[in-house]
Amino acid sequence: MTVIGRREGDGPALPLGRYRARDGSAGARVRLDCARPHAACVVGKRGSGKSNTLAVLAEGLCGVAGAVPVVVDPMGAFRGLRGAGATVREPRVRADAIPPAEWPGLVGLDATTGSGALVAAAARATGTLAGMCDHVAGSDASPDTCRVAGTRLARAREWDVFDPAGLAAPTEPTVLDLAGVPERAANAVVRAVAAGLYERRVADEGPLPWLLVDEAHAFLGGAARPALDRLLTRGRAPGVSVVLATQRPDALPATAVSQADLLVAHRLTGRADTGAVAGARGAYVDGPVADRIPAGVGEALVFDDATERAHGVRVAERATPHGGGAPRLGTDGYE
Ligand SMILES: Nc1ncnc2c1ncn2[C@@H]1O[C@H](COP(=O)(O)OP(=O)(O)OP(=O)(O)O)[C@@H](O)[C@H]1O
Repeated sequence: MTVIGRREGDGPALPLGRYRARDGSAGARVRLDCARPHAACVVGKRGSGKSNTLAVLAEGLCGVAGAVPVVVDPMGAFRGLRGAGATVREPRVRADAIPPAEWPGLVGLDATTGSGALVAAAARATGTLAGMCDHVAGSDASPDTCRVAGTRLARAREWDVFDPAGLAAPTEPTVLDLAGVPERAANAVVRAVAAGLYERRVADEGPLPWLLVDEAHAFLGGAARPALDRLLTRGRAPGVSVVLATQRPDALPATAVSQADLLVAHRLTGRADTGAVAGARGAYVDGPVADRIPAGVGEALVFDDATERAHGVRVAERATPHGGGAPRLGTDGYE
């Protein structure tokens, strides 16, 4: 059986689907290596099957000893993973998981303004959001500066994602249910969890995590970005895998595409999109990449840097129910 993502050796592998011949017929079963850490990007148009692909990987990982899937679920589409043994959580994280210098940006303030500087100072002074609010209230800055900073922090409290006893690095299969959570707040959660997973593995503790991020574009432009970048560039050495799924390949930083060792391309819109995403990996196929990406829902061309090959695959249908229908990330009240 083909195992994508490794050149040789054995060890655990995740069921992915079946080979898809050029004429569209289904062939042998295909699995994806999970014996080593990977960084993967999953791209494709809306409705092309990206979430299903993430769910299939997460389901497989739920059954692998020593591996732990952590799914970032902005739309409530992965709640069904309960059926595979995952815990679905409305996540809370510690306020001090966000570096003080990033607090102004997180609450929509420019760090160079008085109110932005006050928010950063509050974060430096204390590790909790309640403490930050107190710090601002007791500050001798101008009333206007205190009012703006205080209002922003009060809104951040309404997000209800900060808690001194918050989650840092799940050690069991977990779905982070962020449906309806404001995008800035969801970024804070992803930032904290991505950093927590990395730091725990750097300390050589805990199982090997796979952070699976749906709608990744929402996190690549926000506070989660530095932590995701670190996982992409340095996560594999300590054993952290990351999978980013997005319908906006243009939102993927160049590092994401170049650092990934696996690229799963579902149906894309334009030839430009397709060529840009594949980049140098275009050499893995004969002829134009655009002609090789299958058009059917759930079908994909999987580029594997380990073998420098691309595989046409029909991804299996997820076994757990799709838990969608929930709202997308909410608004944060700042815009
Ligand atoms: N491999 C597959 N086999 C069978 N059905 C699939 C497969 N992949 C996706 N589907 C079905 O197609 C629909 C869209 O799939 P999915 O939600 O995974 O797409 P998506 O690319 O994540 O969409 P969006 O960009 O809106 O998040 C769903 O109803 C799903 O069940």
